[in-house]
Amino acid sequence: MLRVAVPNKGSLSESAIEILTEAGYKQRRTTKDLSLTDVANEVEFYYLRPRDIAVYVGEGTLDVGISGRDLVLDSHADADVILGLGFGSSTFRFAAPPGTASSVKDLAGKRIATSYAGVLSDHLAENGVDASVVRLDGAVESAVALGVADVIADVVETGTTLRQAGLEIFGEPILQSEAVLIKRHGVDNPPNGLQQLVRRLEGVLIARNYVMMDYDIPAEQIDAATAVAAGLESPTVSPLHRAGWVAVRVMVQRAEAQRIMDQLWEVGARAILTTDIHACRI
Ligand SMILES: Nc1ncnc2c1ncn2[C@@H]1O[C@H](COP(=O)(O)OP(=O)(O)OP(=O)(O)O)[C@@H](O)[C@H]1O
Ligand SMILES: O=P(O)(O)OC[C@H]1O[C@H](OP(=O)(O)OP(=O)(O)O)[C@H](O)[C@@H]1O
Ligand SMILES: [Mg+2]
Repeated sequence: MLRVAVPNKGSLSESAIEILTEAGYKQRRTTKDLSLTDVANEVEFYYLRPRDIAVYVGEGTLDVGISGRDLVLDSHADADVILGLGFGSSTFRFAAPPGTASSVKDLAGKRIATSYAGVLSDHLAENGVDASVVRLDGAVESAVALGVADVIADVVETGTTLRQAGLEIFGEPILQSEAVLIKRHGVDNPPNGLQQLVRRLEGVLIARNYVMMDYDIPAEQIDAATAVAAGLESPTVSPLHRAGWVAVRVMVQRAEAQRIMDQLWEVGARAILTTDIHACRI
């Protein structure tokens, strides 16, 4: 059976369970369940802290897992990213009271509080900066006001917590993160069921990010229309009863749909419809 680690709490947990459910897997009923066996799909799910998931997968105790890209890098676990999952996005950044520093180069000799000591130490080393790292478990934004650090390096999503603490972001982003599916580095023979899991998750991501677009267009305009929307592989073109016209079906990115509809209209398309994709295998 494929053994899969799923975040049990925190920012990634709910969305991870949602994407697995959408992909057709059974998930635990209560937050007290530590594991669940999906007999029909031959998969065992283990509910663990996302920070620990990289360790279990890196050591090969579990086959694959969902964690944050930042947590995987922070753990220095022997794990590779298979697939970005499009949720749990965050940026990892420096912040301090205004006027403290403007780039990583200004941090020599400073005390920097973080709960991502691995990522921070790697970044300081890459930039040749010698600073002291203060490891905290959370609520890192309070470290400056409470006097244990001069600067913080933390996850920023909306920036609300930083503003409330009177801190300002400075310097380049240290890291962009999102939830990722990971496997142990160097595993050549993927366990049974892994390819199915990946295909299903990819299918959910496509269904979430794309819509199906149908339109009618004069046949001589088809090249202009496919230049606007080329589809994932190639648009489907079918004859219409009306002479000289064709019906076209093409997948387009959801975020681009309105712009593409305007442009198709401009090149002569009519009866342009978009519909949601419920599920797919590409
Ligand atoms: N607003 C956010 N706060 C913290 N982590 C976030 C946020 N948005 C996305 N993430 C991502 O979620 C992962 C951290 O999840 P984790 O469960 O360890 O911490 P958490 O959500 O802060 O939970 P808790 O603090 O309750 O333990 C990281 O990959 C991080 O980039
Ligand atoms: O930019 P924002 O939208 O404000 O989100 C970022 C904040 O959210 C997280 O804190 P969390 O609530 O997880 O508490 P913690 O610091 O104790 O982990 C993170 O550590 C930041 O503090
Ligand atoms: Mg937190």
